[in-house]
Amino acid sequence: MKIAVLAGDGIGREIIPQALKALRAVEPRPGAFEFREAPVGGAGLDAAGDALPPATLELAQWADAVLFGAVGDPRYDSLPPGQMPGSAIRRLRKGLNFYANLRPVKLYPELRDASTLKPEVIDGLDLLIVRELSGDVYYGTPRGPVENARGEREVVNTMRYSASEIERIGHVAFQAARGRGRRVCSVDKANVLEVMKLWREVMTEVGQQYPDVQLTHLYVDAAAMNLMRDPRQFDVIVTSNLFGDILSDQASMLTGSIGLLPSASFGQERGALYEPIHGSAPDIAGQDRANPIAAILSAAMMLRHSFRMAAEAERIEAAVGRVLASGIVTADLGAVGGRVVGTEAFGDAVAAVLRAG
Ligand SMILES: NC(=O)c1ccc[n+]([C@@H]2O[C@H](COP(=O)([O-])OP(=O)(O)OC[C@H]3O[C@@H](n4cnc5c(N)ncnc54)[C@H](O)[C@@H]3O)[C@@H](O)[C@H]2O)c1
Ligand SMILES: CC(C)[C@H](C(=O)O)[C@@H](O)C(=O)O
Ligand SMILES: [Mg+2]
Repeated sequence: MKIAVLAGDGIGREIIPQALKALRAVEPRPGAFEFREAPVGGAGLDAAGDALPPATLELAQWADAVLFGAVGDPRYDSLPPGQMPGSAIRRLRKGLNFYANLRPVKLYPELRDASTLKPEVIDGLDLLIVRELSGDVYYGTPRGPVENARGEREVVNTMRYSASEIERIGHVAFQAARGRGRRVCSVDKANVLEVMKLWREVMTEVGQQYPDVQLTHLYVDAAAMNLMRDPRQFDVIVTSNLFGDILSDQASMLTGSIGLLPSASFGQERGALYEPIHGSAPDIAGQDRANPIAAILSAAMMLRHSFRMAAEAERIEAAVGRVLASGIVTADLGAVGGRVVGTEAFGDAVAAVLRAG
């Protein structure tokens, strides 16, 4: 099982070692996991003058699965977006042809008091955001500065989707719904944007191929409101690249912290990428304060989806719950009370539960 480990920048370098500890604790036999590391993001710029050095992309292509931390480094904030550390993840997803991103939003019962919502509206929360990952304003052309008749600065980005791009992410969502609650809510902005009108049309067509799955539609503004009002109405949310980015950060707070949500990205070809939804958190980087749960759960998703190790994945997910149940939390979850520990200590606690059986 070949695993490319791209820890990246900031807290990426603190949380990924905790995920590796959990993986080593469930490794079926020594050497079953072959980990290889490479720099990415600001670390890539430092090492090779490129946020995504060619050797890092090659390593990711070699691997069966990529475990990714986070990229983003304030030292490089003055670079154009296409060269910033954060560009690495955009280029990596494209380089690997990954168009689907699953972001499960599940509440650990132990964290019901950490949610921004009242326990009675979030108990049992379990939804899945299926985010399209290869289109939209992230990649649409034309992009960049354009002529302006008055000599002002003017810049464009292009929201762009083809029917086939919408169709394939639609199938991912409907198939995922079949393994869950058989409900898909497609989130768009079809009342304003032509691209999103196409999105709704194609989702409706795909939905007709899944008569056993209920399809509803919401505009993104109303979806954001409903996530705050009554999140348990959702089973699978399928949405575009930009809306999925925003809604998933918002949804993370329903579970208590952005430090909790993992994700899996894949396409039609082999390989997959697993990463927390959060970034490099420069405000807390290097302080042993980051929550490693999103990274640890991303490793669990990797075992389940890339290596058919569902039992081990469940063990990791349960071990996180056991540690939380014992009253150990990281600083971002301090609202639930309990003993606040650092990133390392939390990772050690999860590994200890796993090794104990
Ligand atoms: N996939 C990625 O690599 C990724 C994702 C998002 C942002 N970024 C990049 O990260 C940098 C910082 O961006 P940002 O501040 O907008 O978003 P961020 O997700 O890094 O941080 C937002 C807030 O959440 C907190 N936070 C994030 N993860 C946490 C964790 N595991 N535990 C505890 N607290 C956590 C941070 O301290 C911060 O206050 C930027 O360069 C951005 O481009 C990268
Ligand atoms: C860093 C950035 C490019 C990335 C995105 O917008 O996709 C991040 O916010 C995410 O959610 O994975
Ligand atoms: Mg994001």
